[in-house]
Amino acid sequence: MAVTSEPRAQEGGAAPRHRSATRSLLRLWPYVRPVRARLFGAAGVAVVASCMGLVIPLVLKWMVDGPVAHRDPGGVWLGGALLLALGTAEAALFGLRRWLVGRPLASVEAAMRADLYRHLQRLPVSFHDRWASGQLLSRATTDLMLLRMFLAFPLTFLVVNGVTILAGFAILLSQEWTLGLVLMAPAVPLMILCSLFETRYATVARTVQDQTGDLTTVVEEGVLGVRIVKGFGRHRSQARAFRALSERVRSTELRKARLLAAIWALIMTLPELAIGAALVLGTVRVADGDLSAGTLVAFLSTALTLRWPVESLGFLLAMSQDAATATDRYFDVMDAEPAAAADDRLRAAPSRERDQELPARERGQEGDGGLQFEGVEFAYADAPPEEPPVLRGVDLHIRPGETMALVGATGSGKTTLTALVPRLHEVTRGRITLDGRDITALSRDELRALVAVAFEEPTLFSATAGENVLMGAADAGTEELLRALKVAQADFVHALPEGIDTEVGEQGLSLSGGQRQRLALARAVVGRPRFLVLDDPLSALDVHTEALVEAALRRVLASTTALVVAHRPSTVLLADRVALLSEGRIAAVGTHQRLLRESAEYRSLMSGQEAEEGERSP
Ligand SMILES: Nc1ncnc2c1ncn2[C@@H]1O[C@H](COP(=O)(O)OP(=O)(O)OP(=O)(O)O)[C@@H](O)[C@H]1O
Repeated sequence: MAVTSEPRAQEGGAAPRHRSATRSLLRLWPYVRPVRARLFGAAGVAVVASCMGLVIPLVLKWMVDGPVAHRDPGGVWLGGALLLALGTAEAALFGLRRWLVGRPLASVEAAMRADLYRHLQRLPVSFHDRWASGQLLSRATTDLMLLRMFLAFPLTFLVVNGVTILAGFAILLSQEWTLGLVLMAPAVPLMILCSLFETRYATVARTVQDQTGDLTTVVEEGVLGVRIVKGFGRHRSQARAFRALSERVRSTELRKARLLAAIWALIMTLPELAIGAALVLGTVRVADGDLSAGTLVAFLSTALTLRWPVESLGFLLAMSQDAATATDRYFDVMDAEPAAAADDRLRAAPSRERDQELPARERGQEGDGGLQFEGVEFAYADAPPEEPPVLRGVDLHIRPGETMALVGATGSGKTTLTALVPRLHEVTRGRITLDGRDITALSRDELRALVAVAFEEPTLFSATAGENVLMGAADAGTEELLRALKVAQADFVHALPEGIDTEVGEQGLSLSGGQRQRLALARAVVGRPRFLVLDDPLSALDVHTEALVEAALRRVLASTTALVVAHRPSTVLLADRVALLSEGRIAAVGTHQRLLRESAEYRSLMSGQEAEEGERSP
């Protein structure tokens, strides 16, 4: 089975049932506010231009009933010149409108995209665990493009066409009210049909936009995972799965197109029938001598001028619906609570409440230095409720300057425990302190300055090797950079074509796994952090390089308090003490030798690893 068959559209769900498009679109106001003068100015210009079109039939009426009827060539020339001037002014005003809206709308889109990006960076890891990346990408691209198009076109033209239709009907009624009423007859059924259409179209529009997000996820995964796809020869099944998903998007798009076609057909047909009826009635009345030919010509020209404003309503409404859906999708993300807000709540919570959950012996130890876990419990939000928490009362104290290795069976929760220290996840119960200070009482900036992390899976960015390392400390210079590269045994960087200025490519894929890990380690140590959390960061290194890294780490980071997830005895030997994590608790703490003597589980974990390492060494 192909891995793309079930896209991860966990979030970004279906259309809310009773949402009002207007209310959704009004949420754009804070972004539109700064450019409102230009936008309203442009709408005003367009209204004037459009109403100018309505004057043309009046000039025609004057020409037919006046100079043409009286065979006055001078009057006809004058009328012609007037028509030309009106047409030119109308075109110039529409041109001015375009010029007015172009730049401000690009800046609205850019501001919204920047806000979305900033917000995504501030959202907690648990949010990113739940949301598929394609859903977020499609919001930052397709949805924002739809919003810019809405602000540029439908927003203005719904107003312009509305005003033009009202002014046009006023002119029609004032010229000949009976014929005017005939033309207005389809208005009520059209309004009812449009509101029915709006409800159905909103649901389909949301589905299409969500499915497009799924498709983006699949494309992204296919591109990022191309090595696995090729390695396992899965390209055919991947392509099949992709086609199936595209087919779903296509059929929803077709449903949307059918709805649009139906409403458009009605919006086009009903006014045409009304114009036909008015033409027949008007001709009969001209023949009877009740109506002047000029009035009928003016009446019909006005009616024909109103055709476009009326007929365009269908797709303007559809585009507005698409924009309302895009706004909902944008604010689905923007409304998610950023980590900073969660911090404020945690800080506001009386610490007594949290303290009461701790064992009595722990409460008096506020002043203890180092890194301390006190009755820490943690469960993933999306874990099944019947499952026990991953961590169930972890008590562990790593003394200042001490290096503690964390050992446990696979899936025992080592990575989860390390992720709690930099607050990538929040503890469900208990607390973690750094030099006696609860991490939830520290600001994110303080915490980031105190704690540095490196994970088993090193993540690098499309930047130079040096820039990737310097991400670990905002104010570090070249000297610190070179020192960090030395500690992490990442001197290979100097041999790259452009040394530390070499671009490492997307996700650092131009480097080997071990090279990436060493750069990530250099990034962790470059800022000389007080606390270092390493999640098996040396797993891709050969034993010899690992020993060199460890020796350098020991020397340079003697004053650092470190928690290091270890799988291999060679990594464990880096540590002063070892903690064994088992069934969500710390089952034993002691030196490597002591645990080997006293803990059967530890012995079994280490002997497996030793056997593996023995097999690997020549
Ligand atoms: N984002 C997540 N959502 C839900 N459950 C998760 C998530 N990440 C991990 N888990 C679960 O938490 C448990 C502990 O995982 P964790 O990665 O912490 O183990 P580990 O000890 O580091 O394993 P390993 O040694 O294999 O790296 C596992 O059962 C895993 O399935």
